Amino acid sequence: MAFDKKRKHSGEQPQAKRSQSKAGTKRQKTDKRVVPVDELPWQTVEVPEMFDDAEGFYGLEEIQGVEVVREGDVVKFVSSNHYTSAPGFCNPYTCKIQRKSYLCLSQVAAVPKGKADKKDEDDGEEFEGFDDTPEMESTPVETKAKGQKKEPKAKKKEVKESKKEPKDGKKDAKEHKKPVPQPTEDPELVSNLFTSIDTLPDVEPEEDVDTSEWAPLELSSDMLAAIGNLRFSKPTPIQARAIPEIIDGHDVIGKASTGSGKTLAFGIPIVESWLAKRAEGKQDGKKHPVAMILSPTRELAHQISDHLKKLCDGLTDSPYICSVTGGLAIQKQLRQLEKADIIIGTPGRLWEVISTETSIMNSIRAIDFLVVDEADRLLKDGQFKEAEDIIKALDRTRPGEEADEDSDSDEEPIPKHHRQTLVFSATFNKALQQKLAGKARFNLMGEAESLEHLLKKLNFREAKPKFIDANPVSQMADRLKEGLIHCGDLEKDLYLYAVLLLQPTRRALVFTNAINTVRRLTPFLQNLNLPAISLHSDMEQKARLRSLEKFKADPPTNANPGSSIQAPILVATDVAARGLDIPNVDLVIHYHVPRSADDYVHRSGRTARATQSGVSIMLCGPKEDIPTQRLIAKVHASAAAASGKSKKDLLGVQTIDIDRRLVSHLKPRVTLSKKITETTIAKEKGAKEDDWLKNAAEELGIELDEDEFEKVGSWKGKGSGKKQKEREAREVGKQEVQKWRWELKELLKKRVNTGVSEKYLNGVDVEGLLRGVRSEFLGQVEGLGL
Ligand SMILES: Nc1ncnc2c1ncn2[C@@H]1O[C@H](COP(=O)(O)OP(=O)(O)OP(=O)(O)O)[C@@H](O)[C@H]1O
Repeated sequence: MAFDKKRKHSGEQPQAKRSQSKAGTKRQKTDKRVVPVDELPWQTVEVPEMFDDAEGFYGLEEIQGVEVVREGDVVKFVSSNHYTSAPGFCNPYTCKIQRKSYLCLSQVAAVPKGKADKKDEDDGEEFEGFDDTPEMESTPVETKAKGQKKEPKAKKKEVKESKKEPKDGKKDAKEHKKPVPQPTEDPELVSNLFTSIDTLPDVEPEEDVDTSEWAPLELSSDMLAAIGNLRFSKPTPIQARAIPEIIDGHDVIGKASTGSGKTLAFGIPIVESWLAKRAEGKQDGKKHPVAMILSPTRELAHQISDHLKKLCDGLTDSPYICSVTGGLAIQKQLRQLEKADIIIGTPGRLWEVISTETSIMNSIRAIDFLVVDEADRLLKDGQFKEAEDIIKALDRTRPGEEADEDSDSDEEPIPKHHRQTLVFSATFNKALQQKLAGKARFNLMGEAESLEHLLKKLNFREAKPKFIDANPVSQMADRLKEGLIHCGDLEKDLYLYAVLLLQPTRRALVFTNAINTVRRLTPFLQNLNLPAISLHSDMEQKARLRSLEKFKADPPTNANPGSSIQAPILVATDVAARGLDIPNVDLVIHYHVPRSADDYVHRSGRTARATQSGVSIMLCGPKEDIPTQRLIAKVHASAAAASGKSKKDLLGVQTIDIDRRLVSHLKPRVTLSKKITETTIAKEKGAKEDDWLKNAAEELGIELDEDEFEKVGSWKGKGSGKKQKEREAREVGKQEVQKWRWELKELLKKRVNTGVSEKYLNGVDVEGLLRGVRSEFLGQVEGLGL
């Protein structure tokens, strides 16, 4: 932690002065003073574990009601002793500064403390805290330490209510809002982190949710209160079926469509079990973790952890939940593991951490639940070996333990254990499903590295785990509508743009099969005034995190006045396809047809989650036609069989008969944007290659003259056509690119004349587009809800 948490509370704040202030004489003044940093009543910001790796955000503290002024190289914190609604004056609700990020800047240009103090003296006043916010002074809001007893609910409510007190001030502040300087290391990241963190929002108390539909699950009253706190009035089908089986002590393999609440299907019984142990006093003293959850990706592990923490927010007493993924110091993770009740991690990092520490390993062996989430992906990602190592280590006989004599394995006897094993995914391969459902011989001895093999290794406690298939007919979410647009290979950009124009205020996720396509499409869309963000595995973890947070953040309502298209568009590879629960994604576009039916299911599952609806559209080029037909047949096979439809039908995927004449009106702008993007990329790439060549020549001590340089650069071979194009693009002058940019800007301002009366498309009046042109624009799109 980079900051000294001990604040120097001025010991010289005379009581008399404070009461004088409270008496009201100073309250009417609106004078501002420079205040030394350490004298401000900073509040610790609880940063969710998900941001562990956002280096530098540990120990973040914030302060409200302080204005930041920059004078030359010096940054000053100016505070008033009175909150006012005067225009331009800092108000506790309009000015919120995060100390850690702020101080990064002030480290470069800090106010010399003496100077700030001097200014205080000049004013003849001392900083007296924020006396108009009584809850901060008299009842400091305690930051909740994980795993510690929380305040009773009534008390929490009190704090919330007292926070709401200066409502009028808030309203005034809004009216006189002035831009507050945000001089942070990375303002975007900070603002996104703190606007979109998925902790429970501090909302107005709402009416209690009726949880009577959860009654058949016979959960504890504590758990029902926690569920009510999440405002989930009834269990989803997988929850309704899996929770009782798990509570009854069974091993469970659960299959349910994407976004159907699988996390809580295993999360609720785990927390319930912790509560029961706690009530029996078994979690006091030397405790063991209750559960270990294996997740295929780091983002998903953090998401599960956040999800369970949200559930536990509604409990009076909660388990210590820790996630173990890359990005944190191992020592720190070991410390967290020592006190963990629920561990969530990626197999690689988990194995790295626990295999070195015998005491932790022994403690983990006592877990009651082992969960494998997105089990099929775990295998794809090559994490099988570590997952297997973990499971073997869990099962290793400890002194005094007996091995399972009944085991029919040829390998060394598997020790008896008491833990339940829970495996969840939206997709299991068909043959395996049949076996699990008892329709084929249950002999889990498939080829190595198959899911069957993993299941065998999982060493279920029961000979036959309960297989719960909550969506045997359709793999797709109930409220998902699927569409298909046939287009030429070179028209995909055009149709992508056209479809995105239809959803200007909704979050859209565009999936591609290649990182290079993400790199090209993002600036291509940005040039067209669409707020596109990239996400792929070649990005640094921090940048990935930032992209996700940007995408999650609410679309700004007043930013970017030149464009009315504001909802973010995430352009991603399949790194974003699994498990991620991003709120309000309304549209998924498959720019490339997915490589497998499972990928299609998971990608499309980023929309229409829980109770929401959504649309998934595939852009299908001529070469992709046959694979697309196969994919659809595979995904919808069961539904087709159930409805008696032929596989030749599109089986629930609607062809969007888009009006090509209308779309062609968008061509000029799309062509310009493409030219700008490709030229820029080629130039950047060329510059990198040149640097590389020059460096290599320098290291070899060779001097390359311009001609030789050209020759090396014009190597002919495989892909030389593409190279040729790139070379041509590199030769385009700067002025030419600028001219294109200008032309595009002008085009984006103009109406796109569709030739149909007043109806038009343009980059600005999208509302007009939605009102007047939309249905005609896309042709026959009824049923997709576009
Ligand atoms: N009983 C419920 N009622 C309403 N919403 C719920 C309920 N249970 C979970 N949810 C919400 O549903 C969303 C999806 O849940 P979750 O991420 O667990 O889905 P999933 O089945 O694991 O999806 P995926 O297969 O894509 O990983 C979450 O936002 C969660 O808060």
